[in-house]
Amino acid sequence: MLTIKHIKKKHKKIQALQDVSLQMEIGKCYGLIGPNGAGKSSLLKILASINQPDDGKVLINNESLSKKHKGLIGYIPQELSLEETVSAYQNLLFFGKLYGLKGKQLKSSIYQVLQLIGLTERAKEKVFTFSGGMKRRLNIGCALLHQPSILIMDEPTVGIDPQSRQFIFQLIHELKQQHTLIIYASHYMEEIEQICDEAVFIDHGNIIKSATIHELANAYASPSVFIKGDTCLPDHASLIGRVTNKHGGYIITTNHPLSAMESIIQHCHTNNILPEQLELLKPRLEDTFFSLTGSQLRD
Ligand SMILES: Nc1ncnc2c1ncn2[C@@H]1O[C@H](COP(=O)(O)OP(=O)(O)OP(=O)(O)O)[C@@H](O)[C@H]1O
Repeated sequence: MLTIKHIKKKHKKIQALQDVSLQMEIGKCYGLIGPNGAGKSSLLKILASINQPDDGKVLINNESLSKKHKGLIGYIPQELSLEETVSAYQNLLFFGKLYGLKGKQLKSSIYQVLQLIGLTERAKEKVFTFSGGMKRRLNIGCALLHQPSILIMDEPTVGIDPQSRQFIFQLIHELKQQHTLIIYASHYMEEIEQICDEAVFIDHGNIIKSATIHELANAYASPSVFIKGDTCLPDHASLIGRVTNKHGGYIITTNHPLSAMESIIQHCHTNNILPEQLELLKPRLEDTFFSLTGSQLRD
């Protein structure tokens, strides 16, 4: 169990974290989501003991976070922290030693991690020859050598190809099954929806809301109907729900999506109109954030 109690952090004049409290359980993946500058990295660096809070504390299984917990935590920073002029193997060797591994144990960890990140065949090649996705995977591998039970990932999919992204998602799935607690910062809502158990919304240095993805989407967002095509929208659409223009069509947000759909179909039947697209949209995390903050993610 990881407990964060009343953490505050100021960078020069900027209050990056106002008063953050949170509780996280082993074996779950928590999505820390918020716009640029919300305070995500500031919080993660404190959890990884890279920075110290000005106030408040972090507890691991009810004990204050200290050097003793170093071996429990793996941290993957937002920026790649690799030496590109040497091989993947040498990078892993360096990080393994930093985590206190040596001898046979170090070598066997490196081989296991190379397999896990799909880079066994490229282990001896210099990192500057790698694609962005391969570098990201290696960056992740460096934090897994000591088999941490808490893994902190700061926007690990920025600028990578779809295959590497899927690879990372699969890796997270496997780590969760091994009871690793994962804290995954992102400003991509759909990633959080796909891989996390719980979402933690952060903005202006405060946690706005934390709950399971399902709870959040259902409690704060309404389902909607998307319709695209000329004259598909009945005149009385605004009586059915809130109408907004999006993606070249209309979104009708309503608590009665099936009735809205019926009404649109009836209108199309009567007027012999075939919509280009007619779709029921489930409540999304994006809508929840909007509903809680009154704004989209600033990006
Ligand atoms: N070392 C620093 N010196 C000065 N200000 C900082 C420093 N680190 C962060 N900040 C400021 O603190 C605030 C929170 O930044 P932080 O990096 O934690 O946000 P973030 O949510 O991770 O953003 P991003 O998604 O852009 O990485 C921002 O206003 C940022 O400019």
